[in-house]
Amino acid sequence: MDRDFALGGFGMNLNMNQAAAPPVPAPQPHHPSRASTHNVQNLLAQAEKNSGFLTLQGLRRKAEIKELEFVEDIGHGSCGTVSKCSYQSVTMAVKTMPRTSNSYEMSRILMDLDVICLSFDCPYIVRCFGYFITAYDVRVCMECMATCLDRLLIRIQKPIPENIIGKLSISIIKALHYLKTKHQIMHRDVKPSNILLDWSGVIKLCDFGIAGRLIESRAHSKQAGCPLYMGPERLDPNNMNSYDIRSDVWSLGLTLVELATGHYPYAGTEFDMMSKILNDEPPRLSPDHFSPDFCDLVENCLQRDPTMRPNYDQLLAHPFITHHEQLDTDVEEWFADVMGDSA
Ligand SMILES: Nc1ncnc2c1ncn2[C@@H]1O[C@H](COP(=O)(O)OP(=O)(O)OP(=O)(O)O)[C@@H](O)[C@H]1O
Repeated sequence: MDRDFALGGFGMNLNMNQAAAPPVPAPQPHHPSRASTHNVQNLLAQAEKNSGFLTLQGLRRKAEIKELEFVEDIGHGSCGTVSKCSYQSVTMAVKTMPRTSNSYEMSRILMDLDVICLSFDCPYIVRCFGYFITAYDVRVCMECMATCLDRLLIRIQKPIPENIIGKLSISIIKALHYLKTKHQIMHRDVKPSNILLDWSGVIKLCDFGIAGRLIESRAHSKQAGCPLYMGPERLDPNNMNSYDIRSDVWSLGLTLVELATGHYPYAGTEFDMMSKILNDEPPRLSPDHFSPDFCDLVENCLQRDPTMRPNYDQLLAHPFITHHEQLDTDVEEWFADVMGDSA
């Protein structure tokens, strides 16, 4: 399977005095599987140059894996496991992904690493301290967040209030806008488990394994991701066209409905749910329970026709977003309360 790497991020956050990485060459037409293997080898070699360095409080230092002290497991994803570790009294979330001879799997690992390194200057994307590449695995050392939103929903067993979703939407839209405008990347896997929250109420986007490079603002390769959050245009087997960031806007809309109601909006088997995304009217928020601006934002994001969905500039100018930007909502206090209540 082909990958459309953005590239150039490995190590950028590790030495901010370094000159910017050279411009990324446009991908050449090629046989996908052979070219991917070749690409992956090159990328790995490039990434290995910055392996074994951690940047903490602005200081880049050589580090050894054995200095990472395991604290506890955080969770597992399709690419690896995340655990809480301590390095010289700094707590980190370390994502360990086994190296594999499968070039698609390996490209996911490298893409995740690349995007997180590239995005060191975005406050809405989880920060990377550095990484280790060994003969067996790749370990990415990230700031340790408190939880992701799907776990939070499970834990608190109730919807997230609209004023908290207002703040959360601002962060996620800004993260996606940053990726698009600064790096010409779309995320392609926006969903509650990829949105993280820390104890001070800061909200960040993570998990860039299937992110895609945009060529003339469009993504061309078909990539795996969570189908339940994909827009109808990405699920339609008859649609051979490329797609753009408006597919992520659909995923954002579906995510907001889930957070606001406390449950994923479609029911049935995975096949049933995908059929409903393709054929049914998209979900809406009830005006009896939510503000007109919030209902309108969700309705705009969940348009079947991608060209009818707003882009990020339009979303950032939407009254729901501008209103919540002005509010002084204390996400930290809300989070402490709900975590205390559900303990
Ligand atoms: N920096 C972090 N701080 C705290 N928890 C994290 C961090 N990064 C990931 N996690 C958590 O670790 C778990 C595994 O994350 P990972 O990104 O590997 O997989 P996922 O997103 O759950 O699944 P998939 O990769 O299949 O989409 C998730 O619960 C996620 O919220």
